[in-house]
Amino acid sequence: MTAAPTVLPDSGDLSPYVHRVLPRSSGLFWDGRWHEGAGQAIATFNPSTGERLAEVASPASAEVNAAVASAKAAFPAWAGTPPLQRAALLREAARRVRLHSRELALLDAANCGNPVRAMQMDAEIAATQLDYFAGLVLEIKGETIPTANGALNYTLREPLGPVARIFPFNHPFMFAAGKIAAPLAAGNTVILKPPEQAPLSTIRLMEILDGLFPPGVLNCIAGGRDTGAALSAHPDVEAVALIGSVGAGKAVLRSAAETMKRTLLELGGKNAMVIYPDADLPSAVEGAVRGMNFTWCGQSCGSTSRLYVHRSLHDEFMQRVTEELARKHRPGIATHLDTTMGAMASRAQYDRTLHYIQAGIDEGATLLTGGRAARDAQLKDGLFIEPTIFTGVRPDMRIAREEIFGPVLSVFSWDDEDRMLAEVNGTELGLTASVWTTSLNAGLRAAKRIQSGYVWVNECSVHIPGAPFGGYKQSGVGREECKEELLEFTQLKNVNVKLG
Ligand SMILES: NC(=O)c1ccc[n+]([C@@H]2O[C@H](COP(=O)([O-])OP(=O)(O)OC[C@H]3O[C@@H](n4cnc5c(N)ncnc54)[C@H](O)[C@@H]3O)[C@@H](O)[C@H]2O)c1
Ligand SMILES: O=S(=O)(O)c1ccc(CO)cc1
Repeated sequence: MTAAPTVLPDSGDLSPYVHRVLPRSSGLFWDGRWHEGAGQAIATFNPSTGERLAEVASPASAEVNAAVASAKAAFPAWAGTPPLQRAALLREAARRVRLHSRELALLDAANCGNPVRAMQMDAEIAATQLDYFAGLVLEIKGETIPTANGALNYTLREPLGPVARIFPFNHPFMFAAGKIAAPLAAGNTVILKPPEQAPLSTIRLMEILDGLFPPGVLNCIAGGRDTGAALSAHPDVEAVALIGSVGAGKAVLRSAAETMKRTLLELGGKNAMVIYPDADLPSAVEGAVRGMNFTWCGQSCGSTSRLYVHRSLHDEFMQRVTEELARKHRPGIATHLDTTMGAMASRAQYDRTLHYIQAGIDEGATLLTGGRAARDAQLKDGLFIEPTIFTGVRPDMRIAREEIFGPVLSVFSWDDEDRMLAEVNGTELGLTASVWTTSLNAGLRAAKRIQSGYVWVNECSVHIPGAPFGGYKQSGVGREECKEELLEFTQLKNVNVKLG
């Protein structure tokens, strides 16, 4: 199945090539083989054009059971495979991902609406995660504990068993390939559940990796939230790692409680960026635009969608932000290599965002720019929304409190630091935050006081391999992209040996 990568041009519109990179298989892979699904097939679309791309199989409950059974059967041998041998297979997976990175980016662009050039980074990020966790396999180790009677007391870290990895549509391939790394490195088997809106790159990943891992070690069942829910409730799934909404996180926690399974939850954000009066203005302006991830229409959990600008700078700052935004991001067809801002991933996301824009207007915020569906004739069949900024936002407005997951930036003006930080922290979410100041004291003070799992100072958006990513409060449970992610997929055993 691992055909040579499709050769693609370096410029222009890649849409004529989309049909060449579509996966040829169903969405169901377990026991080292492809299967048909008895569930209702899922139609999947190109959000830039409305074109139907493919029908993907989805599983009925017997097939969910079969996939889990396959992962369970493969577990003992995989857990017993020498760690460096597991690492070698992960590195080979990374090599194949890099080899196919351009066609995978095109597939994601066509299926989830993110711009193809920017998506080329996603395969590289995923390959880096595969390499990173391959390099950590010998860290899956225990320790010795001193005892009073001279007994030998030590711990072992053992894998859990079948792990379900459920993820959303905003970076489908990056999550599919990157998130298998830690559980497989630790000796678990994996069942991937890709997003129903954009499953195609995960299916292509399974084609590219077909035959690499022993049967049952890496499995995939496409499907919707019912499939995710079935995996979360399944007694033979030992851990569920979800990247998704707070609502889905709570549902997973509830069903996981029944079988006491381990959960790792990366959930939503309503993240703040704070501009202090002494900030370096050109960098902060660039950061305010970059932090919103307009490239993917704001569809990023880490987006800094609440911007707190010091009153003394506010008007000039926002004028510069508006200019920077207009210069950098205009919606375009995602499969065109010049496009710098794509389409919303689904009709539901599109409607939801327009609904929030209307709520902002109705509740009295000032629409500084954007606020409509894109009007360009070339974009008429797609799900495009203009990049949108509201100023004069008050903390009680819905656009101040609720995660939109769309290209909508809410701007607040502040002059009292204590009150501003209280507002920044006045949400149930706490994923990321970004602070811009030339004062070391102000930067460190804000970083300490902001209740978020990840704080950038004079930076935004970037993820650092090895640096823990995850949420405070309802933004999640556990940390990823770091050694703790690996250890989340292990359990500690203590052994006490009485000597002599
Ligand atoms: N923290 C992070 O790293 C991160 C990254 C990207 C996106 N997100 C979050 O994801 C959300 C956007 O994606 P979405 O709206 O598609 O999220 P969603 O929660 O509806 O869906 C995400 C995934 O979970 C599955 N799912 C949905 N309900 C489920 C349930 N009850 N049980 C099991 N699985 C279920 C879906 O099928 C999908 O595969 C946003 O809230 C965003 O902040 C978080
Ligand atoms: O765009 S985000 O969804 O915030 C995101 C999450 C994780 C990573 C890397 O693991 C990158 C981007």
